[in-house]
Amino acid sequence: HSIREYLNQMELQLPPHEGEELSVVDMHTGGEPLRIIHSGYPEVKGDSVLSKRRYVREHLDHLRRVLMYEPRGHYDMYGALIVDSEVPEADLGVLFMHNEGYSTMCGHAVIALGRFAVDYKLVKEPQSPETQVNIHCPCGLVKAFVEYSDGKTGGVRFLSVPAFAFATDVKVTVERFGEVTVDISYGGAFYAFVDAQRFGLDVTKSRTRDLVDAATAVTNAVKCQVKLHHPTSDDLAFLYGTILTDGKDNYSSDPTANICVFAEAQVDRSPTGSGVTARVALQYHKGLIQLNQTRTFQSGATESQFTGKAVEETKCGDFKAVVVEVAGRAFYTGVSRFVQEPDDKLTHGFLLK
Ligand SMILES: O=C(O)[C@H]1NCC[C@@H]1O
Repeated sequence: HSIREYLNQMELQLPPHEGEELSVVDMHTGGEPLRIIHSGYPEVKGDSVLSKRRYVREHLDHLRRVLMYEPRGHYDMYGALIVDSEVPEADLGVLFMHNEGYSTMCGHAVIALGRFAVDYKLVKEPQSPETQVNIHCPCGLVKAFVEYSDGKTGGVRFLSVPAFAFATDVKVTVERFGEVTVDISYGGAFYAFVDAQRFGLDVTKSRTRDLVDAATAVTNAVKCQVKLHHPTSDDLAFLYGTILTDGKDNYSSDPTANICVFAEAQVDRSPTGSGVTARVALQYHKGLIQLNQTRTFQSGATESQFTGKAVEETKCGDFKAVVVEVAGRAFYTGVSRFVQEPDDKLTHGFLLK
C-alpha cells in the first residue's frame, strides 16, 4: 500500500486533545463566511434570546475566540450559535458572533441558516416550493422562506424586523476627514451610511484597507457624537458599523454597490442583509423607492448580490418603519471538528490586525 492509500482508507479520527470537541458546519453567503456551531457548546442560560446573548458575552466568550480567531478562524470570521427561543412561533433562536462580540442581526446568516434548518431537519415536513423557517434573532423574529424542491434547498428570502431611518443628514466630525454628513438607519442593527466618494474612494475599486480606514473613522465619530436609541430594547441601541455606498440611491434596475465595515473593522464579503434592510428603509424614507420595488445590492468586495424591497409600512415605537424583504443564496463549504490541547498557548486564539 502507498501511504496515500493507507490514509484514504483510514477513517478520520480526532487527534490527541483534552475536553469537548467543537463541531461546526461552514457555509458562505455571497462570500461571507458563516460557521454554524453544531455541537460542543455548554448550556446557554437565560430566559430570552437577548438574555442568552448577555450570558454568552459574560460567561462563554472564550469559545467565541476559539472558533472565530486564528488559528481556527480569521479576522473576518462570522459565527452562529443556535439556541432555544422563548417565542412560540420560532423554529429556532440564534446568537451571532464576530471578531468583537455578538451582533443583533445578520442577514447573510439568516440566508444560510434557513437552508441549514431545512437540510438538518430543524423544521419538520418541509414544503415545496418554499419552506418557512422562523428564526428568532436578538433583534426579533425574522421569517425566512427557503426554496425547496425535489428534496433540495436553494435560495432564501427573509422578512426582517421593522426597519427605519433613524436620522438623516447628520453632521459628524471625522478624524482625518473633517465634517462628514451621514444617514443612520436600522435594519436589525444600526448603520451609518455615506457615499464613498466623500473620501475619494470607490466601493468596487479602492483598496479594501482604505475603505476600512474611512468607514472605521466614521463609525468612531458617530459612536462618540450621536446617541442612538431603539424603541424596544437598550440592547439594540448601538452602532454596528458603517456602510460606504456608490451613491446610487435613486431607483434603478441596475445594481447598487456597497461595502459594510462592522464590529472591529471587520469587512463583510456579502452585500450585508441587515445593511440592505437598513438601506431600503432609508431609500423608502427619502421617497426614492416605492413599496415592492426591488433593488439589487452588490457587494463591493466580491460582486455577490442580494435583492431587497420594502413590502409593507409599519411602526417601530414612534418611528415610521417598513418591513423589508431580502433575498440571496448560501452554499456549504464543509464541516470541521475542532479540538484543544492543554499545553497549546495559542489555543484561545489570536488576531492579526
Ligand atoms: O448580512 C448581514 O446582515 C451581516 N453580515 C456580516 C455583518 C452583518 O451582520
